[in-house]
Amino acid sequence: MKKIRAAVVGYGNIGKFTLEALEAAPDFEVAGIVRRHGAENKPAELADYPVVKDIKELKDVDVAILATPTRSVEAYAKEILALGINTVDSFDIHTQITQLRRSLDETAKAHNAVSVISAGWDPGSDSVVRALLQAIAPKGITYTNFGPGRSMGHSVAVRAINGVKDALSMTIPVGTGIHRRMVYVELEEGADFKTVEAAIKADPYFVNDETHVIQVPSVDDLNDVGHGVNLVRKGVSGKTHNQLFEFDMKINNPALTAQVLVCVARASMRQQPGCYTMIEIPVIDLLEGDREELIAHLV
Ligand SMILES: NC(=O)C1=CN([C@@H]2O[C@H](COP(=O)(O)OP(=O)(O)OC[C@H]3O[C@@H](n4cnc5c(N)ncnc54)[C@H](OP(=O)(O)O)[C@@H]3O)[C@@H](O)[C@H]2O)C=CC1
Ligand SMILES: N[C@@H](CCCC(=O)C(=O)O)C(=O)O
Repeated sequence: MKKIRAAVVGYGNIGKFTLEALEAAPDFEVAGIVRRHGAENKPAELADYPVVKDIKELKDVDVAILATPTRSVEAYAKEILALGINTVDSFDIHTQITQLRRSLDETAKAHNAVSVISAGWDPGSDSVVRALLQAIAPKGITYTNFGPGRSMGHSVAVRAINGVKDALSMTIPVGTGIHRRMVYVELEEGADFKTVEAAIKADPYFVNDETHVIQVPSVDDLNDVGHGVNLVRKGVSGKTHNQLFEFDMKINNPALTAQVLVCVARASMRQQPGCYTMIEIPVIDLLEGDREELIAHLV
């Protein structure tokens, strides 16, 4: 059976784990890696792969896995969809997902391609859990409690601020879906802490949460990419109250995000042209293997 040829776009935390997840998937082959500086300073583990600046330099790419900062996703996706190549990403600014979906839907349909957006673990696999729990208890309240753990998206947003050399944003659960942000920053020489602190607190990633910014000499000394979620829904099935559901996981954040991206890249090959979020995709399309065997085993 022909393997799905995937390119990894951006080789940071998620990009590295995406390559590993592709290497471990029996139905994929790596078409190459797209990096801003191409093959310059090529890491040893990429020796066997083409590393290029532009995806057009790669052969027969079916799907591009965007492992870039969330704020760069739309630009990369539009350019790649216009080549007729599917894209998947883990865009995680929750308030902008419907807007991104509309924008990429138009591009994807115009070029006969598929885009699956916001496909990490949250948004992503947690979104599927939330949807399922809402279906089986339509009235009620769901609380998504993260961490404690490192938010990659928040850390990326801080690293993009002028004067920040490195950053770690820890998400601390306060309860009932409320979080405190503990942000550890290592500054560039001469950077002003107060200016950086104000910029972080004003960023849409942080503006609605209690946020503390702490200057440290080395972020690397604190770094731990562990994270997790405790997702609880209490609600009503039919007319019966007090149905209580709980989904809990402790995870390596980039490894899980990468695995979700890879299974969604597989599913992208089975959709009609357009842009989708994970809750719009049949769960079986995420899985490798014979459809009837999967049904026999899982249903
Ligand atoms: N939905 C979810 O559950 C999750 C989503 N995410 C999302 O994944 C995104 C990536 O996280 P992470 O891998 O830690 O980020 P990194 O900064 O480690 O990696 C991003 C990579 O993208 C490339 N890149 C392209 N354009 C830019 C740019 N303008 N600035 C900086 N880098 C750029 C770089 O690779 P190169 O040098 O090779 O070009 C860079 O290393 C986050 O923004 C986050 O929102 C993460 C975890 C969970
Ligand atoms: N999008 C997150 C994953 C979900 C956890 C989260 O949103 C948070 O810690 O705030 C991330 O980038 O790590």
